[in-house]
Amino acid sequence: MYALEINGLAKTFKGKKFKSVEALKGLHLSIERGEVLGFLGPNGAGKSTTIKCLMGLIRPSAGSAKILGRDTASADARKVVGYLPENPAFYDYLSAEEYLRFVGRVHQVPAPLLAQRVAEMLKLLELWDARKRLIRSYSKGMVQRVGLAQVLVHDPEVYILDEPMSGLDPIGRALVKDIILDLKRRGKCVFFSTHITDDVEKVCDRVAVIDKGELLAVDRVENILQRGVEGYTVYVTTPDGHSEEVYVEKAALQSFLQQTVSAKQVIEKIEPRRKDMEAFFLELVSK
Ligand SMILES: Nc1ncnc2c1ncn2[C@@H]1O[C@H](COP(=O)(O)OP(=O)(O)OP(=O)(O)O)[C@@H](O)[C@H]1O
Repeated sequence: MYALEINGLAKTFKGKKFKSVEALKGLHLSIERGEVLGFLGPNGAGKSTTIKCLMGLIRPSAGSAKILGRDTASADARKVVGYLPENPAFYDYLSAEEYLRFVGRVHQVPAPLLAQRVAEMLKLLELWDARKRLIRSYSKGMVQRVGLAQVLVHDPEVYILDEPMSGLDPIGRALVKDIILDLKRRGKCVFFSTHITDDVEKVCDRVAVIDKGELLAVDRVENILQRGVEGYTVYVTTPDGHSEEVYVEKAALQSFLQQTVSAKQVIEKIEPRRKDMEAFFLELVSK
């Protein structure tokens, strides 16, 4: 059984005044437990629409999806998911501590465990000092951190996160990356949308690229990066002690290394030069 399974998901927004928008055109995608999948796409690609369908917030025009074998149209599926919306808005007149307790109770976390989990999450997301303040007094980044804390507090199996790094400073972004990697180590499934290729490169096992409601590619991140290798920078030291840096085309590496060894040069380091995830993404989307 897959952690998350999407079968032919389609969504057309029907407008009266405006033209209909075919936001999703039949998506198929499966994700395993212990896997982190980055859902990468430009603005308006259909990322949030997919996520809203998965969370039962909007009804797909066709197709279906399952979370741990439970149909996403049923409330059952939502019990096993932690969901972070794109622009989270919480009860302004609750404090972060009260709100996390509320979320835990909704998910029927037993009281002693809940008190412990709430404290852990407040500390993890650096909200401990502000825990008694009303959420309405929080900055944008703090609200995003509350969003992440409420995703984690009931320790679900599957995580659906709509742009989890959005609105966070570099320290916050690094923290979110660590949290996602920790979830993966604990065998959880994480599906997160983003338009930032670096986030995908750093934490994802696989990436699914979406544009105009269609999946353009689904592949392992390491495969994409490996395929993108165009050549190598080789750092050598010559017999008279000079350091040199030479760019070598991919196909010429073998013979270059043989020549270097026979010239009694020392190879200090070999670094691949590759097209990164951003180049891959831009190439796909501009097609
Ligand atoms: N309620 C709606 N009514 C009509 N069109 C909609 C509605 N919601 C989304 N759309 C359209 O569906 C398409 C996909 O939108 P969606 O919000 O899923 O994109 P996204 O990939 O999440 O973009 P972003 O990165 O900008 O958040 C867009 O063309 C958008 O205008």
